[in-house]
Amino acid sequence: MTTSAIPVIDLSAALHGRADERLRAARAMEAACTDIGFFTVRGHGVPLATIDTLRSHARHFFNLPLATKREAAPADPAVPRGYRALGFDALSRANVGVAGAAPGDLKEYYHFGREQWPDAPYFTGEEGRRYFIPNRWPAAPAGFAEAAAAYYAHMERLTGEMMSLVALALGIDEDFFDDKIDRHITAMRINFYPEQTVAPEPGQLRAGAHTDYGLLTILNGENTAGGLQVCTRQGDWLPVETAPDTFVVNIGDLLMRWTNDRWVSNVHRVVNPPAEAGPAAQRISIAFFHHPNYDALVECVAPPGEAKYPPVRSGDYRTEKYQQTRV
Ligand SMILES: O=C(O)CCC(=O)C(=O)O
Ligand SMILES: [Fe+2]
Repeated sequence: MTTSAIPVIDLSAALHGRADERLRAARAMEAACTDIGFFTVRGHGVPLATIDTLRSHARHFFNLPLATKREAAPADPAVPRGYRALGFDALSRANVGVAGAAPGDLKEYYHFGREQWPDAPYFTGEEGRRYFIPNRWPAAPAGFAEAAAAYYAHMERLTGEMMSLVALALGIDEDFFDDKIDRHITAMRINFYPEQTVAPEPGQLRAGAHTDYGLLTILNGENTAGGLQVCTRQGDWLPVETAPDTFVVNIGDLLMRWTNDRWVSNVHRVVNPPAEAGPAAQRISIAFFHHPNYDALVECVAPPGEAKYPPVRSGDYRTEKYQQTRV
């Protein structure tokens, strides 16, 4: 199978604001999200140089010695910032709901959020401090923080525009999400899947089967052996191929709940490369997990029929998921 199975949506005309093009893009998103929950975007306005610069800094960082990378790990492992070594969490645990069931994922990652926020109680009060946490940049490579901030700013613009297309697709006011994402708690993770020099344990993957937690995940991946797969409605695993200048977008659980299951937050995983793949199987993916304001109440807006979920606060939902995935 090739990328053709995952719909490709060109956003360029929609992002220039023409009503008919916005509607076309919104309808394409609706078709993708009611079916597989994944689509690929091009014409997104993010310069390839912004993506490449962050990728090259990430490649440099992850190829440093483990002891050096560990210097960028938080002193308290519960703090979701900085470097995470191999096997820190197992994404499938949040889905199967059976703690201890899955071995740790065969990935390292670097976890970060926005660099700055206003000096206001929402951000600096007791609850705000759980989400607005200073980043922990490593000493090297120089420029990593700046490259990440530039990328984050583009993602923030893109997701803001895409969420109004989401509202258009759902037939609700186009500004419906505005006051739910204007102080969003989005985190980014740069995932690094190293070459596998030891055979994985039974059931151990680069990233175990899981769904994402928030609104939209915007992913810049790589087509190496041992890549991303999404589960079809028939239960088959479909490879998700990508190109360097595109993003794979999938919806997360909170958007699924907001749509009362009309849109699917679909199960995906990252599989292991074949043993003979060697160093060429090293893989980096950059994920922007767009997540609403922590105090946004997520209540079904597009029900066919009765609401399937009780309302949930955005921040509480993510905090619980983070706890479930820890090995
Ligand atoms: O690396 C990838 O392609 C996907 C990673 C992923 O699903 C995640 O970090 O949630
Ligand atoms: Fe994911």
